[in-house]
Amino acid sequence: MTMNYSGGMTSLANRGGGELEAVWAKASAALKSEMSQDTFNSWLGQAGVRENAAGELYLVTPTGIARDWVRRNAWRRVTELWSQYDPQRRALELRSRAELDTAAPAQDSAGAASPAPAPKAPLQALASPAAEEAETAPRAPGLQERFRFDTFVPGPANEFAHSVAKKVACWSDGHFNPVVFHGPYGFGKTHLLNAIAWEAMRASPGRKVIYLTAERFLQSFVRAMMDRTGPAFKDELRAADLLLIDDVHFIAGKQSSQEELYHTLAALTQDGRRVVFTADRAPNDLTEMDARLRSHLQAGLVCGIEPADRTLRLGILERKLVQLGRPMGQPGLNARPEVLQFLADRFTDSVRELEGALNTLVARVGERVEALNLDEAQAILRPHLRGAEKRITVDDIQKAAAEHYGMKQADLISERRNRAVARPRQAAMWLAKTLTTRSLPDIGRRFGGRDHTTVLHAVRRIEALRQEDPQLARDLEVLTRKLRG
Ligand SMILES: Nc1ncnc2c1ncn2[C@@H]1O[C@H](COP(=O)(O)OP(=O)(O)OP(=O)(O)O)[C@@H](O)[C@H]1O
Repeated sequence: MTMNYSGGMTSLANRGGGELEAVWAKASAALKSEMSQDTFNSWLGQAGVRENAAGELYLVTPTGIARDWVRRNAWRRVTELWSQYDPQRRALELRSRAELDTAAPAQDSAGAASPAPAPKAPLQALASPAAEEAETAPRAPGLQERFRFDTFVPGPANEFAHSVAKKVACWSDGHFNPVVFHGPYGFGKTHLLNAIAWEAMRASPGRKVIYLTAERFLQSFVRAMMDRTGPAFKDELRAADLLLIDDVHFIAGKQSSQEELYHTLAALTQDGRRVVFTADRAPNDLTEMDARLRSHLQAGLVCGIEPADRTLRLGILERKLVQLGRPMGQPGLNARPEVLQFLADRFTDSVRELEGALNTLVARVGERVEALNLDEAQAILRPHLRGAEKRITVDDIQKAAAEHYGMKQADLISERRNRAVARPRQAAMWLAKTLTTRSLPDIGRRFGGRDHTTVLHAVRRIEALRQEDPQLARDLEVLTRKLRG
């Protein structure tokens, strides 16, 4: 099994990578058969084994939360299986990806040094100073300092786009031209485009990189027409070795700007120069866009970015905590797992919103975010949660419990009686009784047609257990808060 969350992991030398993969494939096949497939996928599905330059082996999880879960619930079995299948019986340690990145920030997967230092060469945006003057410019116009590859967290939702972006950034040959990244708002398109620009300038300071938003393109184009500096505008753009245009959908329907962009694109691609766009939809769906321009976009390499899944949202939060810690002189901040899980479950509409929630907590309490409990975090974020109060249904409860316990909703309703399923089912019944106004028979019906006495037994059992089992009490608390919002 390969590691999905590859960014930064390649900082470790991969000697004997195929052999390690084969051993891990055997161990993980055994693990998968011993736990439910969903549980495996939730916590170990994106883990991989890596070896560092000193020959030490690590099982690497995409997030610290996954690492903690594996340590608590599966580590002993993982190491048993590892030594059973590894002919050399080497020791295996457990790390999260962020831990390893902090320990060994050496090379990124494109083989370039990381993190990229501030580029010496300028980003030549429109109306920027001449190259020689801009050489000394401290910041590249239009680019955001923090949007780099080392701050971008890859995951299944964006890994194709991420790997294409890295290839474009290192000027590697053989790629489609143009490249179009598309996806819903707030899931990293601008971040990737900025990261390409920073890395491309670092890798090849002599080449000309132009980054601009479609809005800026439009404004500059209109101004150039009014000032009669149209030819200079065209020349400037057509001198780019790499042209990056963000939010190209913005110029759909703006006839003369589209035409200009079409001619620029045609001129650059004919000449073998690179062009990269982002859009909020796939080129096919940019129906208001000029047909010629649209067909040029469709002919390129079209990479979709999907909304981040829960594991990726957790990974982004952990990475963001590291970033937020730096100005405070800390190698990284931490937060309690239940707080991070709450954020990841509650702020799902965009990564921008998720980051905003974490920023709010850190802005309010600074380093004390590490000690913040769920109650306090929710109190701080209450204004952001307002309006989200909703009626809780048994279906909501089943879905949340299934996700929390790493199983399918169907398992909760099924006939299966083994404890791994029975306890979460009882917890879900307790939540249904506590958080809804449904009667016991009604709840029983929604849990696969069970009798009301079964529900009553479950409610009493959970009520008793939560007094003596702190893990169960925490699970119920997390689920209740998540469902209540
Ligand atoms: N995979 C990721 N890793 C780290 N940060 C991310 C990731 N995805 C999104 N973000 C962060 O989320 C925020 C929003 O991302 P970005 O601005 O790139 O979104 P976008 O898709 O361009 O949205 P829009 O269409 O509104 O321009 C940024 O702060 C960005 O750093």
